[in-house]
Amino acid sequence: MENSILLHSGDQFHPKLPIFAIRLKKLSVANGYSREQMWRIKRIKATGKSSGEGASANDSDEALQDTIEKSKKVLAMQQDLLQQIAERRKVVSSIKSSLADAKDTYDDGNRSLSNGTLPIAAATPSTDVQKNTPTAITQDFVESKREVKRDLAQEGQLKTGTLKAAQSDERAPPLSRSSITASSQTSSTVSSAKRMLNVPPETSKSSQETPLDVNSRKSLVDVPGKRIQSYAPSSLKQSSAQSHVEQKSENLEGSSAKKADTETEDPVNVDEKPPPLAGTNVMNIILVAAECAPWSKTGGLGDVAGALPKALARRGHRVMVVAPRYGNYAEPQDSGVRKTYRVDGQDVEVTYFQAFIDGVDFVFIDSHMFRHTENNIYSGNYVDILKRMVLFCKAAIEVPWHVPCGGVCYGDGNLVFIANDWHTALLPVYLKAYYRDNGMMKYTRSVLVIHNIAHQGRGPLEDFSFVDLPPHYMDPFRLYDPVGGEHFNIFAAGLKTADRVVTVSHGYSWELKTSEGGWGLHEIINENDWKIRGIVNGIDTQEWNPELDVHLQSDGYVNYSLDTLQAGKPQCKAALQKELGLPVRDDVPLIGFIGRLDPQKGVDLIAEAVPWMMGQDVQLVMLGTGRPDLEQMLRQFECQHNDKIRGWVGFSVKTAHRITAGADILLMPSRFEPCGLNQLYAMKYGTIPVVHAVGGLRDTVQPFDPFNESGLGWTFSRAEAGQLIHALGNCLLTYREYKKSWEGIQTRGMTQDLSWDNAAQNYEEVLVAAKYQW
Ligand SMILES: Nc1ncnc2c1ncn2[C@@H]1O[C@H](COP(=O)(O)OP(=O)(O)O[C@H]2O[C@H](CO)[C@@H](O)[C@H](O)[C@H]2O)[C@@H](O)[C@H]1O
Repeated sequence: MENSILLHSGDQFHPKLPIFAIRLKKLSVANGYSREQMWRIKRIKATGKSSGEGASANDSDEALQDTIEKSKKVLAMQQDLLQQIAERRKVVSSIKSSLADAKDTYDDGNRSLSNGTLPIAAATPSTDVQKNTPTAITQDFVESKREVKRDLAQEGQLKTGTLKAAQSDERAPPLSRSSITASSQTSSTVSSAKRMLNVPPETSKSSQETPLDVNSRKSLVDVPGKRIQSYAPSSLKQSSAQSHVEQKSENLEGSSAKKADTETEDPVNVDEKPPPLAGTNVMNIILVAAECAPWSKTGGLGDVAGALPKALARRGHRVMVVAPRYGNYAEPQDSGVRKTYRVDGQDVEVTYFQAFIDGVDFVFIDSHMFRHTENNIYSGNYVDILKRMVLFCKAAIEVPWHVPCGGVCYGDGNLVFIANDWHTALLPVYLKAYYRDNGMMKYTRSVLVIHNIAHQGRGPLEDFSFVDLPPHYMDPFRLYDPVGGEHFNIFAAGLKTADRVVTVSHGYSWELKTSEGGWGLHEIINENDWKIRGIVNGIDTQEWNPELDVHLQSDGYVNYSLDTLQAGKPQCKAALQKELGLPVRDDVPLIGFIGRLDPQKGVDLIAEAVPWMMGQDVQLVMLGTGRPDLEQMLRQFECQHNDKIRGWVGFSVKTAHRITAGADILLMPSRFEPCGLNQLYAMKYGTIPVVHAVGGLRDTVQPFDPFNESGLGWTFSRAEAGQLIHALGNCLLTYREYKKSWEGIQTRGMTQDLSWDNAAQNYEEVLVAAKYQW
């Protein structure tokens, strides 16, 4: 009794008993007893009495019995848990060794994965198993799949002899463009992999599927639903399973748990790679865009679609890009999968081509509707483009079901689509109307990115018939504005329906809410403000890097870095002057412009400033395509000022790179600019931007401050020729008179981290927010 009072007074231990108390605590934790239970046991053992005042000997026996029973149960639970851990480790080992076998099989030239090398149980762990699977094991499984995918790709690369260095780690720097290869999968591989994964058999080529035919689709979906859970469980489940295990593990702290750990230690885990940067946020991500560089590009959208996914993959996500196949691209191979979708009352067949490059699955949708439009991917009128995009969005949304990448379909669990601009704004609507409204793709989310709100997919209300949706879906498309009156608007519907919306800079996300910047959609933007976020684009630092630039390796151009800037850049400038037929002079400032010839880009402001410029000792080169009158204007400038101006009408990636390297100054007087990539490229090449401080230009070009020697270029606040002239005048003065300041601006620009890695992290936050949104 005395001991009891001394020791147990609301955790106030007697000062003489701390060691005993600590030992008691350790023992209790190790055995899964509460400290109080332990104390009771010890005391009963010592005194033969229970602590309950006035309790009988029988009571104490019962209490002891009770406690012993409980402890037995706890021990049994521990055993059970240890058993489970051991079994799951075995499963993981067996998956890994099976995958290694599978790889060997491939290396031997036998392309079949269906010979039982990958146990079905391992490839498709049941939902029950999954429920209790610790995250690490699930993670292992995902990693294993990645390894297979990588192996397949590498194998393809080795076979085609184009692999320069095996990509041993997905988080390693991406391979150079020259290492682009296809993941070659024969249709037999595809079908065997599907069998392996319980993927429903291909519907026959003649089968006609329309996404509206929900009943017929249902049977198809039920199976993928299970399959999805098998290899990409929703992380909600994952986290609850995780916490369940963690809770149990707490009881295992101490020696027994440690023993269990060593007993069940799996040798394959010893040299495990560090976890992905994305950690537990790892997701399946499918970016869907109407263009994707380097295969198709008319502007910045193509650049983003080609680069952002690689950065997301570097963070550990499984990432796919889906784009139309406008031409016969070299790398992607026919996956053998064929589907039919209904467009404007016609059944249109699509085929899926794929390649695995720099850690990303690229899937190209082939159809007669896209073919041979390579040179003008937005050819035809708005209805023609709309029909193509209806087909594209319908087909893209089912890619995760039908197209095995590296032998394994993505499935629709833990999946987020990233749609881009109006062309793919139908995707969030289809995801909801065809699937989620019907209980399918429950864990799939969509994020819509606004690259340019000025293009919206507007038409008369009757155009609703083209998008093939139930009548009650008319409302999200209906928009009234003073310019268009009541009309059909695809971007409007996408913005309302997407789970989250991203735009490409903070400045632009603010401008979109104004009547000037929202182009009629500002009210919708304001209403959906809670789900909109501005994320500044990054740049592809492999593609746009003066040290690596493949377009600077001939014709007198040279690669250069910050260290070799003072020699390399003048050499590129001389090469550019020579190539353009301009006087080769180092002392004359060479001003560049690259962009779509569109009122957006402020070409008219340059035109107004040309007479002033021609009074200066400068050279001007403008590269662009677009509105015919603006193209004509460029030609005219060149004719009028042949010794100083070159107007290059056309789309030439090589010339864009060379101008970026050879010019001293880049003009971007855009009237609005959601982000702008050329100013970012320019800064990376030591070329100083002079920009209208709007949207992303304001976010990325801090004005030069001569007093503090800070800043990255020159800005002007209103889109007026006078302001452009003023800013350009100061820039020229610094170029001529203040070389040190000029070099300082160049250095600051070149040493910025403009990579996609920061942006990818921000995108990840948006994707996670979408994932947990119901
Ligand atoms: N004639 C030509 N020849 C060769 N290359 C040419 C070219 N004309 C343009 N380009 C290239 O196309 C890209 C243009 O990208 P921008 O971001 O500057 O503009 P764009 O308005 O198309 O993109 C929209 O989407 C992007 C991406 O989000 C936003 O940055 C931007 O603000 C928004 O308007 C650059 O890579 C540029 O070099």
